[in-house]
Amino acid sequence: MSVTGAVLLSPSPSFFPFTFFFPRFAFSHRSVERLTYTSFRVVKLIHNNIYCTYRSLLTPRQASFSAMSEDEQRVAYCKEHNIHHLFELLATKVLVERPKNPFEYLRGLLQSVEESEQKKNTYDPTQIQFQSTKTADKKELKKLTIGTFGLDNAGKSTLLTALAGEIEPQCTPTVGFSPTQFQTDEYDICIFDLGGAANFRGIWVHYFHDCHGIIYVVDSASEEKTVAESLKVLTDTLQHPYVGGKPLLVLANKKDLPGARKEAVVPDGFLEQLLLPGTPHRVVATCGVKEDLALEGGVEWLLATVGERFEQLSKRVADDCKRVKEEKDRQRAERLAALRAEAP
Ligand SMILES: Nc1nc2c(ncn2[C@@H]2O[C@H](COP(=O)(O)OP(=O)(O)OP(=O)(O)O)[C@@H](O)[C@H]2O)c(=O)[nH]1
Ligand SMILES: [Mg+2]
Repeated sequence: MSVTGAVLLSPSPSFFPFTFFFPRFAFSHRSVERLTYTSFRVVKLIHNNIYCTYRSLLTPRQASFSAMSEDEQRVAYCKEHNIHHLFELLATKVLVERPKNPFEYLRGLLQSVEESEQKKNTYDPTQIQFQSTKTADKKELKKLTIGTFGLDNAGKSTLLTALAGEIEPQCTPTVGFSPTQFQTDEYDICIFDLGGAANFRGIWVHYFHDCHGIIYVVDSASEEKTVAESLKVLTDTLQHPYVGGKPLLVLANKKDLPGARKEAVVPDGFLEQLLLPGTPHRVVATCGVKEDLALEGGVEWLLATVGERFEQLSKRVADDCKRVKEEKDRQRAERLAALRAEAP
């Protein structure tokens, strides 16, 4: 049985009596309405997975179930395999951890279920080995988020693959948002890679409040008008209230190309005019298609700078996240009120 594989391939389980099996999670239409789109899709993902697990396990056991109706078979299977417990565990993990990408996170958890099953040759959903953000000595890692911004084709994704030690000169343009996660002894670091094409720049604002530090990538070998556009977008980014004052690393990329302006792509005094007094900042010339110590040095500087101010930045991130959530809740309440007012 492939639990995780089934997630993507699962047919619509519309007949599955969800509320019957999971009375504590009985979703009426009204409560589903209240769920955010994401959490609704997470619930569907778990739901589909359980459904497929049920289907794939049911087939070889058909003989012993054959005297039962289909509904009775489902109930028997779910009772025997503690499916409600699996659902509860997954849902609790998602609610407690609030992962940035719930789908990827759930796939990881479900993979753990599958591995646990392979090891013991028996399916036991109560034995999930959760991914832990603690190191071996149980020290809690501090969560730290860095946002990477810059125009399309600047080399953001290439630089991030180079940082991960896998130079990838054939990166395709990023559509929307792609997170990269890694850990040090002290930090659990998430780097957001956001698409820089004009039609994606509008989503950047939805990530600013989460960031402890900012990376901005400029193609230092591009033509004059692209550099001017990049500096204009950098100006707008730095003036956003959720960005101002946060440590900033500007990467003047593509230094390997002839005519690259390197650090000079950012004119002298340009950042100092824009940044709030005391904002830590640095401009580093980098290359994403060859090994580059300057790139590592720049990112190490940013992480160390964020690390020195971690408490203060974390408080700010937490406050800003709370503010964003309150604003979203307020807008949702307004939309619901408007819908109710329109209802006959
Ligand atoms: N010569 C050279 N090419 C680079 C360098 N970094 C990136 N590139 C190339 O630039 C192109 C765009 O790189 P990406 O990393 O996809 O750019 P991006 O900023 O992520 O673009 P979007 O995802 O569209 O925002 C690719 O063809 C890369 O191979 C570099 O340092 N030198
Ligand atoms: Mg990209």
